Amino acid sequence: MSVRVVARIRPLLKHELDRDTIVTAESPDGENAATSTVVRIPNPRNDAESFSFQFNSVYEQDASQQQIFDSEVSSTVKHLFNGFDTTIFAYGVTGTGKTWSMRGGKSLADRGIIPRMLSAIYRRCRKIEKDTAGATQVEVALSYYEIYCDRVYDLFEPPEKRTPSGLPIRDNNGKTVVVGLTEKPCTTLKEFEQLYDQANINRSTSATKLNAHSSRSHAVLCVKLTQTTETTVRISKASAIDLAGSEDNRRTDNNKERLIESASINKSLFVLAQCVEAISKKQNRIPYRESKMTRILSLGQNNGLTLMILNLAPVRSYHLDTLSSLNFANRTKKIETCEIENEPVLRTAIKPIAATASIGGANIARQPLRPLTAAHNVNLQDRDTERKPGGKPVKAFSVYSDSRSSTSRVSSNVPSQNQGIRRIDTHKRSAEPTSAIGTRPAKMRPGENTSRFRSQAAAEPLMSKESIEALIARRIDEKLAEKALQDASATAPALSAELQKRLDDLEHRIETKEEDGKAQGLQFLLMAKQHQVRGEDSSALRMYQLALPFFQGNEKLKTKMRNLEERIRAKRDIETSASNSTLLPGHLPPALDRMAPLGKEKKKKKKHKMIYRDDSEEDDEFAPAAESDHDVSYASDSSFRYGPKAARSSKKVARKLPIFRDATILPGEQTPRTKHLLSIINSRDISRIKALKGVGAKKADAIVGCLVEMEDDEVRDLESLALLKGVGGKTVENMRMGLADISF
Ligand SMILES: Nc1ncnc2c1ncn2[C@@H]1O[C@H](COP(=O)(O)OP(=O)(O)OP(=O)(O)O)[C@@H](O)[C@H]1O
Repeated sequence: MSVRVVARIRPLLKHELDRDTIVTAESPDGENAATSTVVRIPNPRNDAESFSFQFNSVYEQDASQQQIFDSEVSSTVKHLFNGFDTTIFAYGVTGTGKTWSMRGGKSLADRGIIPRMLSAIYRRCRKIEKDTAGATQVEVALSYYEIYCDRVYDLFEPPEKRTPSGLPIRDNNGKTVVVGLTEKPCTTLKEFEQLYDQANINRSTSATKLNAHSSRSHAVLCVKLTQTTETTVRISKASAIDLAGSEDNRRTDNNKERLIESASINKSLFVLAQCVEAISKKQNRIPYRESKMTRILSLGQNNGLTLMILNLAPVRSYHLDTLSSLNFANRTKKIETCEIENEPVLRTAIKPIAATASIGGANIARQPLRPLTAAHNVNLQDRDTERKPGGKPVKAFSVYSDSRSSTSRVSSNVPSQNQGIRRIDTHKRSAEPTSAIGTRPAKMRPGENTSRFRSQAAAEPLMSKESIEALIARRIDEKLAEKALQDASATAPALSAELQKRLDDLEHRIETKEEDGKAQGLQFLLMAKQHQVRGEDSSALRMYQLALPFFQGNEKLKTKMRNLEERIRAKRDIETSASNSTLLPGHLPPALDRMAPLGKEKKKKKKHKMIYRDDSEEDDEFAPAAESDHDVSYASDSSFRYGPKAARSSKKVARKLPIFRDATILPGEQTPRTKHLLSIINSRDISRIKALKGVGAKKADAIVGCLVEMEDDEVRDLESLALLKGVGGKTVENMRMGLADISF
């Protein structure tokens, strides 16, 4: 089953009442239908055209909290009680209503998904206990934490108790765990409300220009449900995640502290987008490890149901951000998850029910998002036929080290301290190589060993010294097998020894500098280098930009960025000049080409037209270009392509750089005329650019197109100006000459 994606368009806020609403909900056939499933938004370059994105549901501005809960969430509560894990996360730009959707307001009507979900859970608990006359007991336990500046803090602890470096997270037998997290049993809704309200006071929020109560962290609430009958125990878990919103810092006017938070938020969302893209492209390496949020979220998307609430602001000022979010959501909706319930485990007679209170917790084994082909409950027949001759199942891809001991994983929600509990037959993942260790016993977790030993000792008091030694030997074998598989599944591209060493050194510096503020910056540097190694220059540049605030005044970094910019620009120039030679006059510039074939269609039909996106469409074909500063869809260089593929592979033509120099001016300095010309260009004002000598409407449009693709970067000199698409040295000279009449 795929991730369910529903979009929610928030109402206009007080200060937006006079603003232009550009995001609308529609039914797929354009007619009035009970439920909308399409979001329509104009093309930012041409209002007459529009893009449409199809999701599972779309909620209009007037949708109430009750409506969202009833239609989207209440069924997941039912599934939770049937043993399915559920993950609900809110995604969107800052100020689009994520916290409103998840937490909501104080009044009954305004309560968001989380309090309503807890209310439904407690209601069902009571019903089950009543229906079974107390034979089934249901316990609820909560953990709640935030990921702030890539550090994990327990929200059930007051801020003064925090250690600056936060709680460590560890890969533990194939699962990511937050070490030292509080898990609070919580028996009533009232108790929940108190805990939740108190914890939310501990959450990091601040006023920004775009949101007076902006969440500066990702908040993860885990609700663990333990259903105990006389003979079985079943654990399932609901994760409700309020992600921090991406921010365009050109619009926030953030101060340094907010900027650093913002950089961290944007980075993690960027990594999330990369993960989603890598999954949807079935890539070998899913970069979960590049941010704590993605490491943790990967475990939240496990064996169960995943619901993404895409929050959207309806107004034009969010235009590019909204497109970016829509693109991300469009990719996310294609991700398949495993819909498998957690099996009940048998209780032995030796322990009372109360012993199950400490079962599971944050240490429940998780499995990251993956395509359906890697799911173990899908096409069971095919699975056998797909097996390799050696008996190993075919793996669609291996997940980069986060799930390093997937081989040893058994039923997902096996209690971590299963005193008195013995597992009954569980599903076995098709992705689990079974040949080496298929028959070995269930894996123990730290903390579990002793308890298991203890319970086994209690159950089998006559266990001999030999059998204990055999057990230990078997454990060692398991570990070695695990390690061997882990090594074999490493899929990172081969790097030169020297480069690898440099990356390792950087990683080491990040780990050891966790305490000082530069760790975050170093992480950006590391990611930049990793992107560069993979040839993803645009993503690398983006990471260097994020690192810059941490290394103010670092000339080496600036030079590096400049060089990279040059390289990107040169690459683009080669591509565009190659593509120019293949494009017919009248065709759209490459960026527009990429944005929507709709543009071309329209020219022929001269008719307002919608594009409906469905799963059969390729992203690259229809996705509008990513343009905003924090655009998470810069997930890979393929989404940052500057021309048709064919053109890219054509022979590279080195373009000769024109040299412009005023005789009276020192190298590096600029005349007032040059400055004036560059200021006109950088204004991106098409009418001013068109008014320059030798620049017609088409050229001006192409120039603005290039500038938009440069995001917040500017044309800094005449050489760079001459390198823009369709410009050249002669045009620059004309432009300058045209300004000669103006006295400077
Ligand atoms: N459906 C809605 N109905 C009424 N008010 C809403 C709705 N959605 C959002 N709002 C209001 O919009 C503002 C921003 O919402 P909210 O704080 O939830 O955004 P956010 O996406 O969580 O932002 P951030 O990422 O900065 O935390 C708040 O004042 C909130 O009350």
